[in-house]
Amino acid sequence: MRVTLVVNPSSGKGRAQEMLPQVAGRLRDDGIETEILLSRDFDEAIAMTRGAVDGESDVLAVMGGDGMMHLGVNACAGQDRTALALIPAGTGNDLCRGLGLPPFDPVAAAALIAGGKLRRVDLGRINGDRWIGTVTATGFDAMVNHRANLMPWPKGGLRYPLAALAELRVFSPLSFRLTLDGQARDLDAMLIAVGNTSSYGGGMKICPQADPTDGRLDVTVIHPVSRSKLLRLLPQMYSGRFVRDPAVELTRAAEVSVEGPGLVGYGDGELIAAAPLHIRCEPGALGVFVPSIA
Ligand SMILES: Nc1ncnc2c1ncn2[C@@H]1O[C@H](COP(=O)(O)OP(=O)(O)OP(=O)(O)O)[C@@H](O)[C@H]1O
Repeated sequence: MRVTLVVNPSSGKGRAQEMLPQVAGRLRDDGIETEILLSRDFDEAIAMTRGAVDGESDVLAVMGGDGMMHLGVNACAGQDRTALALIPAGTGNDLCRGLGLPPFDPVAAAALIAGGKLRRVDLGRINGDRWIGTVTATGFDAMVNHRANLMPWPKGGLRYPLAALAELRVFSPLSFRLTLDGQARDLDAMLIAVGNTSSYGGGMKICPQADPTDGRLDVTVIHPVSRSKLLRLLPQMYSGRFVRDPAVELTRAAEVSVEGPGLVGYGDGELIAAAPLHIRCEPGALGVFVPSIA
């Protein structure tokens, strides 16, 4: 088996660099010969992940945060020659959470190449181009993501709550046209999130029931609410309890379009495109290692 491991050493405030010897040791102990590549920046990480798939590695392993997972997903999606292994070393690790991998144990995640199972899971695909493993955010959550990405400090999990508090002060509901499997409607909302898996922002379960093997995307709409109400709902996203509020609507569709003035879409925590966004569930688009029991 030929395994290529692409590492972002700076992920998780340097945790990836720190954990790499243990991860490499685990792969060696499992008898897996691994080519380890350390990326110096995002563009090099893109080239390395694509190179592994073009070079017909059996497994592309990516080590880092959700940004690195996004690159791995995009390199491996839509083909079955090279499987993806996810080795979490970021601060959020939402793709790993959503697929049942241990989000803070990179060594245990590496062990899944030898000891887990290879499973095909769905992905979202935006505008026929970028593949998304977790959630596509539009509205308040996209603005929070935008702020969080620009914040020089703090680097860890506190970034999203702090960005949310800052955005809350200036945010007002936005106008959307939402189309679910061909049925269009116009509405004002705080946000519309489209999930292949359940969480973003480091465990905020915005689409708590999302199942990446059901052939559909979970859509969460938060209808217009006051700032104080949104402030109360935000912490309840960690448990998923916010969905009990009458302002929250949950639905599912295989194809989702989101349009509206000034809207942008963030997927897997990355800026993807300005609206209109057309997101389609692509069943079984990715082969990925998961725990045997998942
Ligand atoms: N060597 C590198 N390889 C890839 N990306 C890098 C590198 N150095 C810095 N970056 C930056 O790191 C970001 C991706 O980080 P990644 O998602 O892997 O970890 P993180 O941000 O620590 O994790 P999380 O998203 O969980 O907070 C990219 O936005 C990229 O610009």
